[in-house]
Amino acid sequence: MAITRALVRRPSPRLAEGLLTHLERVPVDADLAVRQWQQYVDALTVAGWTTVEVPPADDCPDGVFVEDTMVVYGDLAVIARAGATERRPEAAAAAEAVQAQGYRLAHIDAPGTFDGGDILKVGATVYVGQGGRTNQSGFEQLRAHLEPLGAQVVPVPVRKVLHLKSAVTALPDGTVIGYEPLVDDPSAFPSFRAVPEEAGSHVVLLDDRRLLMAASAPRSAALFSELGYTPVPVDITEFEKLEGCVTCLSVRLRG
Ligand SMILES: CN(C)C(=N)NCCC[C@H](N)C(=O)O
Repeated sequence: MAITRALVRRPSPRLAEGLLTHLERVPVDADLAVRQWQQYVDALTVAGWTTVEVPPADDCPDGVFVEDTMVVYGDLAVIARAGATERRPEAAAAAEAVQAQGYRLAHIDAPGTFDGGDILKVGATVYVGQGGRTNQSGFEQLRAHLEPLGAQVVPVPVRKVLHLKSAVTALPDGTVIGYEPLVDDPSAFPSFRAVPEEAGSHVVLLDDRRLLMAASAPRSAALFSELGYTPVPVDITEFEKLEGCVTCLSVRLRG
């Protein structure tokens, strides 16, 4: 697998003020969050990735969830127009960072909105979650940008969780995984496997075998081990309190 670089962005001191949609606010330990973020970055580095830091956005509580600022496909980065207006200032520096990595840029115009967390790529299929932060215009503009590059862009409903990737991600063989009570329509995916925990729905593919995932999903980790994968657990409790997961903390650039 040719994944080599990942954009990351260190947490804002205002992380605890991050947006919440489905969870109640609970205290967030900002120092612990920085340590957990560093461990996440270290896990990528140990697995052979080069991490590229997007300049911090200290005034943006949710800036650490850098995945939401874009989707990359081929040599193109489509820069998000965030569904939550508070998050729109996050995109500019992320766009500059990805352009500096050699990507062409495209933008989403008003009234379109999309968040990178609503995009799940499985091979040439790009699933786009609709119902939350990504609207119909955002979906149509994404499709217009990505289909000429060979992508098949498919809408899927997202009503029970914040983003599509809050509900589902995919294993290296293309099987979509999710915690079934929170997946609106498992039949939207040609191959779906249920996992026993919500946090087990989220994996970052470090390579063809290793899966970066939250330490809070041990039973899902055991399932992945049985399937022949190697789970690499990281503690991300402080980000989970803000509806974040392992995917949100980076943008993976496929070399
Ligand atoms: C896949 N996920 C969940 C993400 N890509 N992003 C999480 C953003 C959380 C933030 N508090 C918010 O509400 O925007």
